[in-house]
Amino acid sequence: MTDKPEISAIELKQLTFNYKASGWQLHMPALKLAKGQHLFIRGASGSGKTTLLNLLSGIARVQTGELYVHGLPMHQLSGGARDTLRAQQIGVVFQQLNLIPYLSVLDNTLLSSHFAGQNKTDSLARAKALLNRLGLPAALQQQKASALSVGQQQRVAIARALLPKPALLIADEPTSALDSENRDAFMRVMLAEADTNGCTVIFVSHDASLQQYFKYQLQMDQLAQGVQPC
Ligand SMILES: Nc1ncnc2c1ncn2[C@@H]1O[C@H](COP(=O)(O)OP(=O)(O)OP(=O)(O)O)[C@@H](O)[C@H]1O
Repeated sequence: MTDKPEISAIELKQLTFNYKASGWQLHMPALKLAKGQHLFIRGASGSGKTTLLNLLSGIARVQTGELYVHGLPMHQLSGGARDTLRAQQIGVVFQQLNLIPYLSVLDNTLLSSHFAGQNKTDSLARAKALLNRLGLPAALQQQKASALSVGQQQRVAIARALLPKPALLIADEPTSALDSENRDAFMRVMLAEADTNGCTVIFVSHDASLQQYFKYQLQMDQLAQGVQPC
C-alpha cells in the first residue's frame, strides 16, 4: 500500500495580482509550505507583503495562477467561500487590527470562535487563559477595546486569531507597537500555541530582530525569484 502524499499548507504557482489604480504587480512563481512550518517574510515598505497576505487569507482574489490552502483551490472559490474558509481555518492579524471598539477585550477575543461555530463555554475559558498569558489580566479583559493602548490591542488581536485553533495563522506586523518585554512574550505565546495546535504560521515584518524566532525566513525579492523555505 502506498501512502498518500501529504497536502501542503500553502502551495502557489505563477501567482499574479495587479492593482489597476497604480499598475503595481505582484508575481510569485512558486511557494510551498508544509503543515506546521513557521515562515518569517521580510521586505521593504511597498514590496507587496500585505498584498501577498491578502491573497493567502482570501481577502483579495487571485487574478492569475493557482493558490491552494490545505489543498483547497482559493483561486477558484467565490468571495463567500473564501470568507467561510477564513472564519473556520485561518487566523489573521492585520495592521488595522479591526477590533470592535465598544465591545470588551474578552468579547472581541470571543468573536473568532463564535464565527468558527465553536462551543462557547470552552472558548470562554481558553480566551481568558490566552489573554492572561499575553499580559492582559482579568481586570483588563472587561475593558472596552477603545480604552486600550495600541500595544494592548495588538495582543487582543493575536488572542482572537489564535482562539479557534486555526490551521493557518497569518500575521502582518503584529508587534509594531510592543516594547521588547511584551514583544518577546507575544512571540513566545504565539509560537507555542501554534506548535501545540500544529498551526502553520506566516509572519511578515520589517523588523529583522524577529527573525530569530523562525526556522524558515525569506525576503520578498527571494519569493519573487521562487526561492523556497527549506
Ligand atoms: N489599493 C491599492 N491600489 C493601488 N496600489 C496599491 C494599493 N495597495 C497597495 N498598492 C501598491 O502595491 C504595492 C505593494 O503594497 P503593499 O501594501 O502590499 O506593500 P507592503 O510591503 O505591505 O508595504 P508596508 O510594509 O509599507 O505595509 C505598493 O507599491 C503600493 O503602492
